[in-house]
Amino acid sequence: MVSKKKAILIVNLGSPEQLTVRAVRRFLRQFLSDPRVVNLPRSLWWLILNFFVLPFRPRQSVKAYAEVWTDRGSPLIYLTQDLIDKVAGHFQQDPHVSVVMAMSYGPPSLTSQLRKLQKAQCEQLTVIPLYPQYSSTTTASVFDAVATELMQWRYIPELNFISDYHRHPIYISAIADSVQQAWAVQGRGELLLMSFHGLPDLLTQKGDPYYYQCLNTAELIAEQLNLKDGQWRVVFQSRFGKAKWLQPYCIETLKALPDEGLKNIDIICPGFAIDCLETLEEINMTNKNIFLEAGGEQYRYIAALNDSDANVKLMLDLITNRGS
Ligand SMILES: C=CC1=C(C)c2cc3[nH]c(cc4nc(cc5[nH]c(cc1n2)c(C)c5CCC(=O)O)C(CCC(=O)O)=C4C)c(C)c3C=C
Ligand SMILES: [Fe+2]
Ligand SMILES: [Fe+2]
Repeated sequence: MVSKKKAILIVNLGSPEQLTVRAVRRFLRQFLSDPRVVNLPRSLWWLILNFFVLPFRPRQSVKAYAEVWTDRGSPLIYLTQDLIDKVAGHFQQDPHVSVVMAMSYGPPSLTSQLRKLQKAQCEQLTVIPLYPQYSSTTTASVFDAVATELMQWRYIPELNFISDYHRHPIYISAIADSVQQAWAVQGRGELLLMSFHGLPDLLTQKGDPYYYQCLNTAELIAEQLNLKDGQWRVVFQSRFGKAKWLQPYCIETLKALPDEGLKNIDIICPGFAIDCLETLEEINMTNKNIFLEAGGEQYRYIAALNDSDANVKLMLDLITNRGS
């Protein structure tokens, strides 16, 4: 029997193409114009975006990107590529399987990558958004882009869409192991802070399960690490705009911890499969300084899973078993 032509499309958020204000503006325009990301009425948001956000934010963001940019470009892109190369390595002997990277915003776009797969006559497509916790702002926007493209195809391949893997045993163990390894090498703080990307509060009320999935992930990690109450906490970072977002806010917690006597902490970001601006700059630079200025003494960021063997194993399980 001849096996089907399979493609695995691993999707991340994306980054600006270059380290320039122009490129950051182009990226933010595409990202923040997605109605899944900002839910305000379109005409109102168009005015805010074009008159209050895009004239200013890119200048501020480019400085943050400059802190993490390397010869290989944006960490989010090259670290995602490194993971994909390793996953692809496991299918090297199989000419029927291709593993491809795509970004929701910026290159390589979902549309261009899907068109390549269409040309290659792909018969089975697995889409893995690199978001362990489902959110309408991220996972659903990947789905929208895939569906919009497939609507134009005459032949629709068999489709697997991984909606989330927030309590997948390999994912939970991988994070817990990474914490244990970090503790073994650099010592252990008094508190493990688990920071997830924030979200407007209203989305949870409207049925977005992200908040509950974050809490669930955090509880499972704490359980695997045998942490007692008081030894771990969940916070939400990267608030954007003035609306109420998920709480407690990461920054407010970091400012308060030293006064509570917690001056030596470890911090992980389990919602980020790949290190990026939000972990490398916001968490490991800006927020670290906020904690130290508030009287904190030790602050250790524990890296995302990136292209670790454990993350490759997780991807392979999502591909073969569709998670659990
Ligand atoms: C309305 C604003 C935003 C929502 C909602 C949002 C949700 C959300 N984002 C991620 C993951 C990432 N976000 C990243 C950057 C980033 N996020 C926002 C805004 C919202 N995010 C902005 C404006 C930016 C750009 C940078 C900046 O100007 O601050 C990134 C990093 C991108 C990179 O290039 O490294 C990631 C990853 C999740 C998981 C999420 C909802 C759960
Ligand atoms: Fe974001
Ligand atoms: Fe940020």
